[in-house]
Amino acid sequence: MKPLRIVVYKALPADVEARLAEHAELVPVAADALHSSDARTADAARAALADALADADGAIGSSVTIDAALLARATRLAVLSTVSVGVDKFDLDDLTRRGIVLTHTPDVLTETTADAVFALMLASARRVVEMAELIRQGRWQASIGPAQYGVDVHHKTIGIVGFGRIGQAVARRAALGFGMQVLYTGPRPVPQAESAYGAVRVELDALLARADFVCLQAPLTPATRHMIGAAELARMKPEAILINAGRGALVDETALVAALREGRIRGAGLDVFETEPLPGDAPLARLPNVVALPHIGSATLDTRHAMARNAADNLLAALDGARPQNVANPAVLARRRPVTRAR
Ligand SMILES: NC(=O)C1=CN([C@@H]2O[C@H](COP(=O)(O)OP(=O)(O)OC[C@H]3O[C@@H](n4cnc5c(N)ncnc54)[C@H](OP(=O)(O)O)[C@@H]3O)[C@@H](O)[C@H]2O)C=CC1
Ligand SMILES: O=CC(=O)O
Repeated sequence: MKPLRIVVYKALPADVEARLAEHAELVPVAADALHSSDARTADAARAALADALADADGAIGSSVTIDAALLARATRLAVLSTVSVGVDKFDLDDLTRRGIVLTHTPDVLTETTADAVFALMLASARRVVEMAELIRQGRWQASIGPAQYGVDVHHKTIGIVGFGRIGQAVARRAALGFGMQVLYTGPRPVPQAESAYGAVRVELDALLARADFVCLQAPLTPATRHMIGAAELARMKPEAILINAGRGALVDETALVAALREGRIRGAGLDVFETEPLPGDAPLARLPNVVALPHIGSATLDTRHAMARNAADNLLAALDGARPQNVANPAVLARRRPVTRAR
């Protein structure tokens, strides 16, 4: 029997790749080239990905927009498994129409990403990167003074926009670890967080006006794109810090740069950007009141391994006709494409 074919468009840990290879022929597509800043290299890699998908039963990877053009010839493709919790690189309705199952990796990265949010909060508030750079550049020649002082995190007010798995894990750290008042906004109340962490649900405008730290942890959807623009930034306190570990496009970056340059907010801690990788000459890479990280929210050895394992399990379950643990478009299950092994 001819094996199933799985397109692999991200480097995977060796044990995860070996597990997939027990069940299917793996078709690697150069992941780095897909993200090349050289348009011809990236276009060639996309063409190679489209060719590979045209003859595949499943695919696993992350950070690549899988659009209708890439799927046009993928008539056999039954499952896409993204090694991420975010599914903004996919058109879920289109996948459902095509009968393609999309799986993702929630939960396994929740605590690690919440840690990263706190790293950004602490680094931004206490100016950790800027002060470390002072030493690296040999510029620590006297005790630092008020011009270098930071602001406290403990006992301040945090406003969390997107109060799901990660947002609530941030709230737990904030309330129980740092004695912070927790405000949140989102489509529905979360009573268990209200009783466990004293969290208070408010409208976005009230959150922006009251929070010392505004933390974005909502998914990127048409409704959340640029949900923080000039008007929202203007509502924030001048001493407030914006933290974004959700998706870059939640924020209008042009408006953010203006607010940061003009000192209308104190600073920003950013793990995500509208364009990734963020070009080195982009204003957000250069402003002194920004701590910018290269999308490392879930990037620990343990968690990235757990995500890859989870993505592989999801993929194999779907190819086996079972219900995977984490399906992002459950409506597809009633009309999924059959997986038939070619003989
Ligand atoms: N920087 C990084 O490396 C990482 C980034 N992420 C990002 O974090 C996001 C959240 O992950 P996770 O917590 O697991 O996801 P969840 O689905 O558990 O949480 C997202 C929450 O946002 C809410 N939400 C949806 N729309 C809005 C809105 N307009 N305003 C406020 N809240 C809204 C959702 O509500 P409802 O469920 O009711 O729709 C849900 O409660 C991911 O989608 C991803 O983009 C995740 C991991 C790592
Ligand atoms: O950004 C990371 C994710 O898992 O989503």
